[in-house]
Amino acid sequence: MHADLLIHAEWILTVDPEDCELIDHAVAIADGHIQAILPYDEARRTIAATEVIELPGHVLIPGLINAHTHAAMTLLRGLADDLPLMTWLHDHIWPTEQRWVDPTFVAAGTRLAILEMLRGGVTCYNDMYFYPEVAAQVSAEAGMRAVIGMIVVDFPTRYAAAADDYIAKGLALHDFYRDHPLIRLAWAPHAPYSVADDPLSQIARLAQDLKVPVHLHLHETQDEVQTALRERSERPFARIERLGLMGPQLTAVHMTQLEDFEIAHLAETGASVIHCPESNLKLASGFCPVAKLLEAGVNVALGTDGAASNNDLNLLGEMRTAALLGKGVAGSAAAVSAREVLRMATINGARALGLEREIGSLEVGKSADLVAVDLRDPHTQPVYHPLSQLIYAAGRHQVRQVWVRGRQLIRDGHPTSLHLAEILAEAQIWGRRIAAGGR
Ligand SMILES: CSC[C@H]1O[C@@H](n2cnc3c(O)ncnc32)[C@H](O)[C@@H]1O
Ligand SMILES: [Zn+2]
Repeated sequence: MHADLLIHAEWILTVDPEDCELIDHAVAIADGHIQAILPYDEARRTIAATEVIELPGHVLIPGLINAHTHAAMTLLRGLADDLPLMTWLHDHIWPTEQRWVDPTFVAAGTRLAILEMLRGGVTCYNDMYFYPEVAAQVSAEAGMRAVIGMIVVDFPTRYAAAADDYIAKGLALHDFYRDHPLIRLAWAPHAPYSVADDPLSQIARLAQDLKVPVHLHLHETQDEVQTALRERSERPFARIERLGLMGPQLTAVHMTQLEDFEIAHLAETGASVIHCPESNLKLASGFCPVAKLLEAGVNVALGTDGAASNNDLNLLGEMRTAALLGKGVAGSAAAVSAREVLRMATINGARALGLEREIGSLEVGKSADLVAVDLRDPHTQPVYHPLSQLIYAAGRHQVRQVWVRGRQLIRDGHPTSLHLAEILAEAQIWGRRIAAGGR
């Protein structure tokens, strides 16, 4: 058998249904896809590979999936800290975005985000931001996999005038990227408090027609739910259901306020929850009941949120926070285990985005989206369980090799498709411009 690439790792965590931990195995890759996973000595006897990569002391895992972010907000990192959500959004972020966000901002910010994410082992991200056509183009050029949000809000921005205009622009973008190997589209109405009933029901219909996910902030804070009850006498969850959005295509981001009947209902409908623990902690938004959701059978994936509320796009760190916080919230050390958080950051993210047949685990036939983490640092030794070191001790600087669809995008810690110095210089120019120009 011939392969383009044979990767021999000390450990492989497949995240397949059996959650296999393989020792001294190899992954064979051909045409961007996983051709075989087999013991290394057998691989050397049976496979002729164009390239062989030896990874002693490394654990090989599926590429991480950042299931909720606003990539270009890397350029607003550290602009407004230590504030609750609505003050942060209304008094700082939205005025700054109105003033500065244009296609050049989104290109520079998204490139910075992709560089940060790839270096941290993220191979796919689910984005919600203005000028999605720019994020899509930058991602495709970098070889990064992305689900790009066709955003909708009720207020005018430089990107679009009103809900109809946002929807029309989204539809055009969806047409443009039909059949692209790396770029998919999702509807991304911002939140129940920023999008009216009519566009929300229209999006529900269009999501069914186009068979794409719906990416929505939902029940982020207690204030969101209480304001809705005061103004509409209806919980946002119930409104989203009434407007036809609740179902397997829904990826509901945050969900810190959930009654038990809502958890049961999420499980029945097959909707996914995207948990963003660090953003929720930093904005003091509340605590997502992850253990209860998992126990009820809800698909829970993991996101960083944007770099202006996290303040990094470090999914490895997010897994650790999710595990620690999940135990604290559940009052049980057994809750939200290392195994469960790795699934949240991989296969559950893939399922939420409708990509579970392509990515999210290392299985024959799936796309070769892989990450190698070097565990030979002092703080990840000795290795009793590579999964434990990965979740509870490893840092993202230990991500050494990253492939998306078989193409190596990080080699020995360095990007191959992005220009580090140029991206940093551009980010600094934007930082100086924004700092000098006020809002
Ligand atoms: C319509 S583009 C996305 C929009 O969302 C804003 N945003 C970033 N983080 C959050 C968050 O945690 N909750 C609500 N909205 C958020 C971002 O600034 C853009 O305006
Ligand atoms: Zn968000």
